[in-house]
Amino acid sequence: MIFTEDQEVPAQLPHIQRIEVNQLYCLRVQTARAELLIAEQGAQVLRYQEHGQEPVIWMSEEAAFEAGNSVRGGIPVCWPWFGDLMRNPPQVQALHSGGRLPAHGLVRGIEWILVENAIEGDSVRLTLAIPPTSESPSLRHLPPGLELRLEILLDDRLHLKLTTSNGSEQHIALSQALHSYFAVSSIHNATVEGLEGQRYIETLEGWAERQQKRALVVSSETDRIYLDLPPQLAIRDDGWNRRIRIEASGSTSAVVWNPWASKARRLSQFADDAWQRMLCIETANVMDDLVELAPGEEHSMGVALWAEPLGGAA
Ligand SMILES: O=P(O)(O)OC[C@H]1O[C@@H](O)[C@H](O)[C@@H](O)[C@@H]1O
Repeated sequence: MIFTEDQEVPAQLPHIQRIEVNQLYCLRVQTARAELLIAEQGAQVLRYQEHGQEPVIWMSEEAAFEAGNSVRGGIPVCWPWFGDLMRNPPQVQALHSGGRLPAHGLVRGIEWILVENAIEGDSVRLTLAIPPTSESPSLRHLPPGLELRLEILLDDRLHLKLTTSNGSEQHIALSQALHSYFAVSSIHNATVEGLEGQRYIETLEGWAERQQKRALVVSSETDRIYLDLPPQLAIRDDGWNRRIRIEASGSTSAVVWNPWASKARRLSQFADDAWQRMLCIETANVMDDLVELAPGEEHSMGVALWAEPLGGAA
């Protein structure tokens, strides 16, 4: 059962409540361990925080929570292309002959439909899906029968699984990302582990290919696409004495982004100094890690997120 905002929620956990945050309807999940907030617009996770701990996911202090606009922070879903469509492989571009072509695809600013909610012991499962492509003005240029759903499972971790089903009659190529904004005590205290030795595309220097030598310390504007990655990445945060674990499936690429000081001033819903408190590591299917689906096929890309105190194995 989902409680509404004007109903009193029972003391017993877990429970789910549907609330309004400015212009957006959101699902607020409370378990004995954590709180999770998801906007129905974009199926965007807005908050994930264990009680008594710092948030795992960052949300902008200037977030607007407006209908039609992606919220700055949380975990926006980028689909069926990531970033600028014209920077995507030709197969991905080929699918999009008409309509608006906004950065990061078509589903961040539309209403998704809640198709499943279940409390199973201490954990909660929610599934949201995009409306049928033929019924949504923003999606009507996509092949009819193409479906997308996001399954969200909250137990002692947060698990997201983004599944594309090709119920259309044509071959599909797409790129996508779970554009996770992580909260850090200070960007100056954060190190990204797991990228060592991997190749990446440096989008800020003519999209040149480079190789990461050691663990990444972000010390200037950073906008990179890492390729051929192992499933496990982590953010080591010495200020908050924790490591955020990021475990991907169905993905071997990730985008690492921090706008730093100068670009921060040009971003919407973003305080001038907010770059110091966030770091995006976006579980992705981009560049040659794109998704190709024949009619009837489906693909899932997932990520599990959790934080651990430092001191465990790196
Ligand atoms: O402002 P948006 O559309 O949410 O995009 C934010 C950033 O998203 C990142 O994923 C991109 O790599 C950046 O280039 C981009 O600036």
